[in-house]
Amino acid sequence: MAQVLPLHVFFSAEIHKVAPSKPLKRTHNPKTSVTTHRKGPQSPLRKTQKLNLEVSPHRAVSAVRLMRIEMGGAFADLLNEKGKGSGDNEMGYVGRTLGFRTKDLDDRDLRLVTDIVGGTIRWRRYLDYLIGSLCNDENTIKSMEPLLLQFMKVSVGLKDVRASQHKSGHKSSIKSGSGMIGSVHTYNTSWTCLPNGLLSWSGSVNTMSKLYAAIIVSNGLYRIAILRIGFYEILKLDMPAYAVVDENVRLAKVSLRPGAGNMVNGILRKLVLLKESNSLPLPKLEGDDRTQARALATLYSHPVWMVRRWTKYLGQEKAIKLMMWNNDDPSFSLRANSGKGVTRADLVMQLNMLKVPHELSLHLDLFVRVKTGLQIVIQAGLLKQGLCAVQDESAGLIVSVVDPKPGESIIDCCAAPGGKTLYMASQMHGQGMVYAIDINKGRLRILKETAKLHQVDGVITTIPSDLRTFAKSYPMKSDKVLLDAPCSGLGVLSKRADLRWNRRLEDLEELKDLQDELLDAASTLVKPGGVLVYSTCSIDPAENEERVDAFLLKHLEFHIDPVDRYVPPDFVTKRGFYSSDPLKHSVDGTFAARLIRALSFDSWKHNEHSKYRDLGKSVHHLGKDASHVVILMENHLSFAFQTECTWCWMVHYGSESSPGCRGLYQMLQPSEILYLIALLSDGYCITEIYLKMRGELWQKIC
Ligand SMILES: C[S@@+](CC[C@H](N)C(=O)[O-])C[C@H]1O[C@@H](n2cnc3c(N)ncnc32)[C@H](O)[C@@H]1O
Repeated sequence: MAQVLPLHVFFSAEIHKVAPSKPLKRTHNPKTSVTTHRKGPQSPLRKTQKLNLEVSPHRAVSAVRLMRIEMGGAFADLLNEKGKGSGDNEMGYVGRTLGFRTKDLDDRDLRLVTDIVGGTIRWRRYLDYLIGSLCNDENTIKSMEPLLLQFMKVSVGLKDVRASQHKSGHKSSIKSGSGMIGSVHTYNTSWTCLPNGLLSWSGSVNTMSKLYAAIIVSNGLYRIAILRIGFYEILKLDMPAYAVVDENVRLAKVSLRPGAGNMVNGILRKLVLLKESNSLPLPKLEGDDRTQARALATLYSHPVWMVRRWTKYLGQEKAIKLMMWNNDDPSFSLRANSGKGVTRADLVMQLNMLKVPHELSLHLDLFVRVKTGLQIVIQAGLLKQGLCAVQDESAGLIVSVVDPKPGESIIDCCAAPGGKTLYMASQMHGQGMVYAIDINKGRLRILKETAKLHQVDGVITTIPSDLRTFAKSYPMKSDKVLLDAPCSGLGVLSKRADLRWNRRLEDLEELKDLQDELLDAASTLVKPGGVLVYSTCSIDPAENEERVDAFLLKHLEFHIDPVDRYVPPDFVTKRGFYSSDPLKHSVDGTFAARLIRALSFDSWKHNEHSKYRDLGKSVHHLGKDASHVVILMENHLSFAFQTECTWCWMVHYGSESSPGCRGLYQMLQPSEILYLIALLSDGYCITEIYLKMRGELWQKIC
């Protein structure tokens, strides 16, 4: 049976001898350094830990970070500080994996790392296509070491994959199966490197073969990282070509071996010539839909399934524009933390002092847009001091749809890491409570800490739980419930550079089921007359409108409350939902529906307005004889007076095809009688009553 161990353990120079077939443990025994192995490809681990000033530090850090992302071990966090990534010291990684130390990054280096890593990940498909085309040439192939060539081929999708013989006599081969980065055979062991950073093996194994496989895999991935960086700098950053070639050759030489530099040199120089003669070997936009989608996916560097989906929903022109938006540098917004008494004017003053260019948000009083200079804001400590938060305006507008008010009880069902919880809490002026539920305890802990920093912890209660379990165990009812559901994130691809490569079409199906279950659970927490807001950071109708429709079919006690009273008209769809469009509004793509739960029938009967009371009594009376009563109401009246009675539903006048109405008809047996009470425009009293058998026309009965 295949076994699995994290590849990262090999990146330490302190590997210890372990029994065959057991995962290697990371230990601290310098005596068992791999420098004792003389044969095989030269390892980055063999090099001394000297300070290397030949390679620019941003380049070394970029290569290491790309490598870690490729292995699934690091999130492409473009907002991190001081070159540190996800808890580990990046410089330490550089030392351990490239075999040399480099000087600390200054602000300019940090910006370069962010640009290079983000851009290289975004353009990966495009870059790999070109790397593949340029490497598919006999001379280039001959100049590569066979084992590394195999990894090149798998990583960039070259077709001509051949088994080859390593000089020490051990066979290597590649399987380009689903999801694996590559595999090799060493000493009767078959190794497979999985994209999540795990190395699996089958067959007999010893420490030597483990090390050997790890070195091959890591070398191959570094090679790819170095080439991708070079291609990106030349093609997309338009950096001086020969300087880029020189720098990347140097990096390949010191991090791999001198010979590796020749290959990098050959390929990059070839690229420069092709670029200068405007003859890059790129696919043409021709052929049937599928072929065109493939070409577009390469030209604009997105997965084919996304291109096909967007072309279907948006048309080719808009799909291309969307991909261009996703590939562009993201812009960020800052929210002044009013919870701590910070105004937008205060924030603007700070930004002016830091010389960070910014624009005031046109839609939200506390928000400021920052196109460049976010690193400066981070390094100046504005976030650490809780003066402001990084929050996209589209997320801020979802909070506007919730419309939190002091004194209310609000449940934020999927709250972590807390962007919306914190903003809602800051609007409560110390009165009321936001209950922040999330299944992820770690992220919820961060929310709690940030709440203290933002001085809004007095109105936030964190509840670590699966929403579905919580809703069953605690029948609490709140004024407002926000379900910011887990989703594909297709609306935030410009900020999350790596996300497009981690999403599959099948994920959408799984997410849809989860979203339905969470919506069902969230709805039980809304009090009669209360508000349920369903939101996503997706632009896909399957996660947005279609989820709301599926929900309304099952939950006739809810109806849509158009959001035009809460957000600018430009963001309101024909059906009254909130939707932000990256191309139209230059913010992330998000969605929200505001749904109201019907008042209970009791409250309806005792309503202070006599006209509603009369209507309530009449319906109550009718209900005694009829199996079902349907009330068609005009305009927005129905949302004010829906009922929870099992035999009585309200639907909008003239909306027999609305989801609520369709669901009702599906539920009824053919013999069941429906009464219709038609309300005339002058008021709320019953003036005409119609009878309808299923499948028949309405008959006026009085
Ligand atoms: C889109 S994120 C929420 C972002 C958050 N509202 C904000 O503004 O920062 C979705 C969250 O749903 C949480 N989640 C996923 N499944 C869940 C479940 N079954 N119950 C509760 N939370 C869940 C995830 O842990 C994740 O934090």
